[in-house]
Formats: sequence, C-alpha cells, structure tokens
Amino acid sequence: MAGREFLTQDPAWKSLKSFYDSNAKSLKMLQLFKEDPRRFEKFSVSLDGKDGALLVDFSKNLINDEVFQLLINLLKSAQVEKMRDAMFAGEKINFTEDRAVLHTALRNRANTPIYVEGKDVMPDVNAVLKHMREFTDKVRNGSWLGYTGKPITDCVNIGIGGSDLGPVMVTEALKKYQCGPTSHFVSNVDGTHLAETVKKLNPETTLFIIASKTFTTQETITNALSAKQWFLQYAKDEAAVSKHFVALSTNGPKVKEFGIDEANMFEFWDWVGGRYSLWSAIGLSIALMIGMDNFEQLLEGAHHLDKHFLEAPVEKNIPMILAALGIWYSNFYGAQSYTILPYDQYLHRFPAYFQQGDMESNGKYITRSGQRVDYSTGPVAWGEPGTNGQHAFYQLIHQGTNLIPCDFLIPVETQNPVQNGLHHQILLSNFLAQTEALMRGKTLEEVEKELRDSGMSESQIKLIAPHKVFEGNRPSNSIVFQKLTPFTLGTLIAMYEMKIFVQGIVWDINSFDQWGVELGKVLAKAILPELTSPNVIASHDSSTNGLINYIKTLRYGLTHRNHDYFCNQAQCLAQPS
Ligand SMILES: O=P(O)(O)OC[C@H]1O[C@H](O)[C@@H](O)[C@@H](O)[C@@H]1O
Repeated sequence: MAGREFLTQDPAWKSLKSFYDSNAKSLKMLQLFKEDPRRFEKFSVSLDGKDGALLVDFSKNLINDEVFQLLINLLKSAQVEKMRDAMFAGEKINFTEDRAVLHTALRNRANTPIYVEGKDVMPDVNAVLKHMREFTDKVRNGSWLGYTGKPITDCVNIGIGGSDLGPVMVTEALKKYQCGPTSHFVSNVDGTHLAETVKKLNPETTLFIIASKTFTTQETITNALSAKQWFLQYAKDEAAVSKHFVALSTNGPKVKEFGIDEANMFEFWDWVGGRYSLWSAIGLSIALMIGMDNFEQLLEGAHHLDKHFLEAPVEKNIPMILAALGIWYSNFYGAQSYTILPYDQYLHRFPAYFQQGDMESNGKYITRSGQRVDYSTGPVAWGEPGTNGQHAFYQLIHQGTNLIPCDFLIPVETQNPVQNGLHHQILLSNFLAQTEALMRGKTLEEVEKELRDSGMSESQIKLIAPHKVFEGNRPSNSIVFQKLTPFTLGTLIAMYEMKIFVQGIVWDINSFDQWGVELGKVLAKAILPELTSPNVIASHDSSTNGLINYIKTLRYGLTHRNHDYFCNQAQCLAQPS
C-alpha cells in the first residue's frame, strides 16, 4: 500500500503544530476542570460489555475542545478509517512481507467470511479452534496420558517473543480461572531458564508445547531439543515423544523434521503476526490452563473491541482517542515514553507484553513510501503494577524533567477480597490519588503554608519548599473495568493493539514487519563458531574482537598473558598487510 505525502506537510498536522506553539503553555488542566464542570463527561467514553463496562476517562489530559477536534482531524486526514477497513478486509497491508494482517479473523466470533487471496480463512480458523478444544479437553479431563499412563499436570511452553509473551501475560492475568494443568514458560536460550524450570517437573506428567511461528528461531529450537533430551533421559523411548511434545507453528515441514507428529501440530498462518498471535494456536497453553470455554471468552472480548473500533465514530472510538493523545505528547510535547500502570497484580506482565506489542510494531523510521521520517514514531512503552511502581519510579513521573503520559488501569471488583476488600479499597484510593496528584500538583504557596504551620523557620522554608513543589499538569488516562475476566482481558488487549495500529497509520510506517530484529540474529550466527574455534578472532572491530578473545581466554582457563597475546595477535591480524 503506497505511502502518502509527508505527515508534517498535512494541514491537520500544521494546525496542531501552530496550536501547540501558541497555546500549549496556557493549557492548565486544573483550570480547565474549573471552567468546565462537564469535562469528565465530555472527555470519557464507556463501552458496555458482557462482563461490565469499560470506562476510559481521558479528561486528565492536556487538551481542550479545540485540540481534541484537531487531533480527530489528524486521524481523519491520515485515513485511519480506510486503513482499518483494509486491514479487517484482509488486504496485504504488511507490504514489506507481502502479507495480510488478520489476527482479527482469529477472534471473528461473528464467523463472517474473511478472504485472503480469494479464500475464506474462517473454515481453517474454526478447524484449529476445534482441534484445540478436543486436545485441551482430553488433557484437562485426564484422558490424554503420558508415557507411563499418568495424566498431564504441567505444560511447558517453549517459545520466545510473540510465541511467549502473550501466553505468559494471559496465564498470569487469568490465574484465577485455572482448571487445567499448570503452565510454565521457557523462552531464554540461557540454559538456566530450562534447567530451573524442568528441575521442578516430572517428565511422566509434563507436556512440552513448542511454539514458533517460523520453527527456525534459534533460541526455541535449542530449548526444544534440550527439553527433548531431558525427557528422553527418563522415557528412554522415542515413541514416547508423541505423548509429550506438541507444536504450534505455520511451518509444517520443519515441525515434522523436528520429530513432532503432524496430528500434534496446531497450525496458524502467515497473516498472523508473532506479536498478535496469542489469539491463534499460540494460545494453546492458555486454553490448557483455563479451558477452551474461557479461551473463547478471551476471543469474544477482543471481537467486542474490534466491533467498537470498526463502528464507533472517530471521536468516540477508544483506540483512536488513545492513539491521538499519544501522538499529541510524542510529536508535539516531545514525550519519549509512556507508561502502562495496571493496578491489578494479575496484570503484572501486561506492560511487558506491550513492550513488544508497541515497540516492535512502531519502532521504525522509514515511511511506507521509503523515506526517513522527520518526526518521532514509536515511544518507549514501559510500566509496572501499582502500587509497587509508586515506591520505585513515580518520583520521576511526578517531578522529573521528562513528560511521561500514563495509562492507569484498575478493576472495580477484586477477585481476592482479602480482609473484606480492605486491600482493594486501598488500591483504589491510590489509583485515584495518583492521577489527581499528577494533574493538580502542589504549589509553592501550598508548600510554604504547610511548612509554616508545622513551625519551620523562614530560612528553612526557603531552602526546603522548592523541593516539595509538584508542578502538576501531568497527563494520564484512567481505564476502569468491572473485573478482570477473560472477556474483559480480551477487550483490553485488543484496545492497545488497535491504538498501536492507529498510531502506525498516522506515522505512515508499516507496524507489521520487524526487520530490526534481523541483523543481531545474523551476527550471532557468525560469532557462534568463532567462540569455539581455537583461533584468535580478528574479523570484527577491535571491541568485538577484544571481547570475543577475552571471553575465550576466560572460558578455556587461559592466563592473563594469553589474553594480552590474543589482543596483540588480533591487532596484527587486523592490520592490512
Ligand atoms: O515464533 P517465532 O517464529 O519463533 O518468532 C519469535 C520472535 O522472533 C523474532 O524476534 C521476531 O520476529 C518476533 O516478532 C517473533 O515473535
């Protein structure tokens, strides 16, 4: 799909820029709240859902009616709606990989046909869901037996990136819904991850799920082979592998080559991006743990958001509004990051999940027509659950020199009403207090009065007061939902996916490829044999050579003299003769 004129030439962009230049400094949220008692109603959207409403309050942002309208104009001018429709219709919007982007088909609960190259993908999607149901039911009801006739108690998902982060995040978020085996995850090629995981497990009752879209990812294949080796130490029979290893992949031939039965392969397709794949067979570890009915609820919740994204007008469209606000801060205020702050311990991996979701999608500097952008694109996404973050990094959000827009998320209802719900009341009050504090701040006059009232001398007040001032006017969104159910989690994930999509469209980049992860992979493959060769390495820059040779001296127990020798040799070899 061809790119458009440069974003910064767009009249809608120029209007925002000129508004920012002449008015941004005078946008004071506290004042805006005083002037407009209806600001909360005006700048919040509620989306009803099966498990209660999702409320997005964006009134604590540096916007007024005019900015909001200008932001909406920008989305319209970037033709976000047209691109959205193209994505849902199966057009190959991921043009650098010549692929459609159809994770929405995986959760298309309306089951309307969706065509890729003239073929309706829904029958295949439904067939894999059926396969997942049959398999997960068997494992959960104990009729799928291990090689010694015992039911499965533990599953280990071996995958990385998109084949790990989604399942990890969701199984943590929906722990309360566990009704099947316990899920474990091995992603890092650091042998510690596998070793520490399997040491707690019984091979007779453990199922390994090898999750890899390509089935060529070095880390995953290495971990999978080592897991098989560990398993065979006990089972001592290759035939037992089919009872304990299944694969989730788009690459049938490679799965076969690895030695996994085709009957034990759960397929997905190249139009499912890795970081959008938890809705596909990649979600098998989720379905095993919470059951297929709950997994389908997760899909239902995402589909619900998809419908909202497709049908709601731009100014009432939650992902579009969140995207527009992010653009306002990234591109006009110069914010380089934003935080996702879930006040729900179950969501503790939610920010990490969206580090890949956002940064792998929008960390690009080339436009769709191949030019280098002259504006910022994807911000750094980060965060931790509240209240923990309050005692760690909120200092910088309140008083640091960077503007960090925050998304605060919280369920109204806790699933663990410890002490009659007291803990949740405290959690809620902190959630509310933080967004209020960020917005209103604390003036020098307020601080001075407080210090004076406490009996402090005037000279001390002069010294201490500036440190206690909060300038406030710092933006946040408050995202409130009834309870963290599978349906609601599906809605929340899809909300961020679509927000990221909208931003990619405005920034005119391809949010669906990830060429930036390739170079490191290629270089690592070249370095691997150099680490085991007996030779001095001189083929890189002096730092990389020096590090390789240093590591080799230590690994092979050589003395410091050998290290110096290696360095000298490397220098000689590197010099042109
Ligand atoms: O599922 P795979 O093919 O093993 O890929 C795992 C990960 O590899 C790379 O880092 C990227 O392409 C990610 O987007 C992907 O999620």
